Amino acid sequence: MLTLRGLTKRYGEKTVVDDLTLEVAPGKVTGFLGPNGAGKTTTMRMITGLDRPTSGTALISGKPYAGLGRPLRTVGSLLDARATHPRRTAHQHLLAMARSNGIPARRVPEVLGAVGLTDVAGRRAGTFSLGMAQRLGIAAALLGDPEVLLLDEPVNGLDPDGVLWVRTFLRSLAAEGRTVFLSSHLMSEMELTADRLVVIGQGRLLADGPVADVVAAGTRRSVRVRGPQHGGLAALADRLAREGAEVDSPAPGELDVSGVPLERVGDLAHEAHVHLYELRAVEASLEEAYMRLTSESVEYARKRRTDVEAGV
Ligand SMILES: Nc1ncnc2c1ncn2[C@@H]1O[C@H](COP(=O)(O)OP(=O)(O)OP(=O)(O)O)[C@@H](O)[C@H]1O
Repeated sequence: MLTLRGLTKRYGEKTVVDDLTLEVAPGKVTGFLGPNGAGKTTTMRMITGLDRPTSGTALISGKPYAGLGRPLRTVGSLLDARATHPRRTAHQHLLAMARSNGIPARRVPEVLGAVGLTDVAGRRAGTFSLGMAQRLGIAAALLGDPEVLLLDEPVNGLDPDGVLWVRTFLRSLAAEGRTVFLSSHLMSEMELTADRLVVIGQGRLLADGPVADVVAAGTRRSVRVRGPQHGGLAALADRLAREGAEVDSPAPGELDVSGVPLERVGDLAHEAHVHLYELRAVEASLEEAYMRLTSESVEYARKRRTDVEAGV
C-alpha cells in the first residue's frame, strides 16, 4: 500500500507536484498517467526518498522510505533502467545490490530466472539491449521480494514482444498481492495493463479510480448521425438543439450529438422525416478521456513554449 498525503514539491517558484493525496492499493496494477513534465518521476523520487518533499508525506506500507529498516524488502523500484555499472555483469550487478542490502545471494539466480535473463547472467550490463536492461531493472526491483513495486515508464522504447512481456509480468506480480504502481504517458498501454488509473497534469491530481470510471468521467458520450448532405440534417440539428443537445457538424452530412440519448435522436429524425445512413453511439476510449483530462495542462505547456519562443 502506498499513501500520499498532500505531497508537494517546489523548485524555486515552480510547483512540480501539487498537493497529491491518494492511495495505491495492493493486488492491483495502478497506472500513473500524465503528459511529459507532469511530475510523475518527481513523485516517484519522493516516494523512494531520492527527493525530499517541500510538504506532505509519502508512506510505503505505513512508513516513510527513511523509516524502512531494509527498504528493498518493502519497496522495489525501477526509475532508470540504464543506471547500472556497464562493465558489471547482470549477475555481479544484482549480487552487489543484494550484499549491500542484506539480501541473501540465492535471490540473484531466482530473480534472474523470473525475468528470463538466466542465459545472459554472465554478460556485461553495458552490452544489453533496452529490453534486456528493463528486465534487469525489474529483477533488481524484485531482489528483496518487496510488497510494493514502483516502475517509471517500464515499457518506454520496448518492442511489442517486450511490452507484452512487461505487461504480463506486472499483472502476475499484482496477482500475487503486491502493490504495482507504474508511470506512463502511453494511455493505450495503460488501458491494457492497469486496473486503476491515477492521472496528473502540472503536478495536480486530475483523476483517480478504476480505468472504466476514469474513462467515463473524462469522456463526453455522443451520438454520430450521418445522412444525405441536403436531406434535412440541418433541421434535425435545430430540433436537437431545442431539446438541449449540443450539436456539432464535423463534416458535411454528419452530426455529432451529445446530451440526448441515441433513441431520442432516432425518434426526432423519424418525426422530421430525415433519412439516415448511420446512427451510432460513439464509444468512450481511454485516449479521449486522457486527452480531455490533460488538455488544459498540455495547452498551458504549449502556450508557455510559444511565449518563450516569442521572447515573452
Ligand atoms: N531537479 C529539478 N530542478 C528543477 N526542476 C525540476 C527538477 N526535476 C524536475 N523538474 C521539473 O519538474 C517538472 C516535472 O518533471 P518530472 O520529470 O517529474 O515529470 P514527468 O511527468 O516524469 O515527465 P516525463 O514523462 O517527461 O518524464 C518538469 O517541468 C521538470 O523540468
